[in-house]
Amino acid sequence: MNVWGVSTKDVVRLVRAGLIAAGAELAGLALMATAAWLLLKAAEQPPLASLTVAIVAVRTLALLRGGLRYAERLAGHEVVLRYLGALRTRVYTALLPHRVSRHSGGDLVTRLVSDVDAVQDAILRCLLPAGVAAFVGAVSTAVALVLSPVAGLVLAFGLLVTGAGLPWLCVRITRAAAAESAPARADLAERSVELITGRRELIAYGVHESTVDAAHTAVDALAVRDRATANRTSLLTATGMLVQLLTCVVIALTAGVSAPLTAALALGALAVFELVLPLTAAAQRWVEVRTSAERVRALLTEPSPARGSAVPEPGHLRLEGVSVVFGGRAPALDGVDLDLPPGKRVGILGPSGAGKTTLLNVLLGSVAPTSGQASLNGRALDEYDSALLPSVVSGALADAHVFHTTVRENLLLAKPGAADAELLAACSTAGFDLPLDREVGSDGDALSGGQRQRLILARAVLSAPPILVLDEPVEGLDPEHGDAVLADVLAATRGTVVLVTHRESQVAGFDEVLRLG
Ligand SMILES: Nc1ncnc2c1ncn2[C@@H]1O[C@H](COP(=O)(O)OP(=O)(O)OP(=O)(O)O)[C@@H](O)[C@H]1O
Repeated sequence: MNVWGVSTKDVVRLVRAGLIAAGAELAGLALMATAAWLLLKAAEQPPLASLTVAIVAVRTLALLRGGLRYAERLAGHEVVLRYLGALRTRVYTALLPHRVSRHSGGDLVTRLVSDVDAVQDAILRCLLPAGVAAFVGAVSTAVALVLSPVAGLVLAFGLLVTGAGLPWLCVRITRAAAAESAPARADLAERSVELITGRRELIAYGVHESTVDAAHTAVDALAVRDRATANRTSLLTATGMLVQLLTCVVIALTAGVSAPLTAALALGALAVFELVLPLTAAAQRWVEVRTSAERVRALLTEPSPARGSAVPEPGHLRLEGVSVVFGGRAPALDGVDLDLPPGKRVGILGPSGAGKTTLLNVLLGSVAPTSGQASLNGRALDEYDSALLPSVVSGALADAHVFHTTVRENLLLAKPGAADAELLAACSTAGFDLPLDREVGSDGDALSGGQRQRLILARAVLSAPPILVLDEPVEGLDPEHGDAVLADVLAATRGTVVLVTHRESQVAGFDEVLRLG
């Protein structure tokens, strides 16, 4: 299977970009060598006619190098941006089926943005330069071997040391350093998240200063390690430059050809090294991008959970002997039966941790039973298209997301195109009285806890699904106000209702009350 989705066209485009880049570099190299030859030859004061070809070549090569460099930038970026656009879509599509269960928000962003960007670096900063350097290095060595076998051998040796030996050492050093500092980096990341998200609590309990100090210590320790690694890799870069210099000097001393040709060989060699020297830094970047590329590959090769395609219709929802076990712990739900014909109202009661929210998640199809069956109209819930299931079963859950926009936009999610009057009617039923144009902040930060809850409730009222599930929808309100809001919501609801609550009085008059725990 072609995990990376690289088409033949992509390969052709990449090779084309590589060849143009190699052409630009070879033109630069030839320019340097010809100019060096021309200068020394001119010093011998030969007839001008014997220099004409070289003079024209210098001008042509200078123009050619500029033109090809420009074309190479265009071709290289075109292939990479085109490919990355497609890759990002594939990563997004692969992430979707796992979004609820597997990855945190930060992890999703990292996979979608940074990891895919790293693949761009792998192509533009590592693979392409390495390919071009190998090609140009081979061509220049071949030319040098023809002009002076000794110079050719010296150049080949120097290029191998700089283009292969030093990058290999750099990979080893960087890998070892990354492995050594990984626990310290993870520790620092954890401390940083604690400092940001738990700042208020750390201050309240008087440990903010000490936590900041501990984070500083972790940063300092990491900085010391990073400096040590940077020193070692800088030493490799310096070694590369030394090899470059020595190669040129040895070529100049041992080439055994005329002075102008020796100058051309030595300066040409100097120019080839300019292409090969950056490979040490590219090798360092390669180590970093490999981790990201591995993550992208793991995601693309991960089998997607089976996804149903049946179209759900309103009707009879049923749980039969449903158990849910999270990661080898005690069951969150244990053999629950629940029969929900159209129009039935069921209250779910139980102490904290009894599995009430888990039960609602099973009804919504977002948690699959570990054993037993959850079915709609006789078909297992996972046979239905999960994107369509909310049109039949949805409601107000405590962890529902509130989008960083206005009240109106948040409500319109539930019923796109609804008129303001309809939105206001739903708000009034849910006891939510803020203006529709009010910005609610990131995840409802600019609302009080109770307002946030009622906005979520208003959204549920507006969507009016045939089966409405409500998870302690008025828990944050004072009991009297909460009861009144709930009574209004229930009065406005025609279909099936499943209400999770801690207050027995709220389910008085319901068709069934299920006690968990
Ligand atoms: N995603 C999850 N991963 C692991 N354990 C979970 C997960 N969701 C719930 N649990 C565990 O399952 C049990 C039931 O949780 P659930 O949220 O359903 O209880 P609850 O009755 O709704 O509690 P509360 O009234 O406090 O909201 C708890 O022990 C909880 O720790």
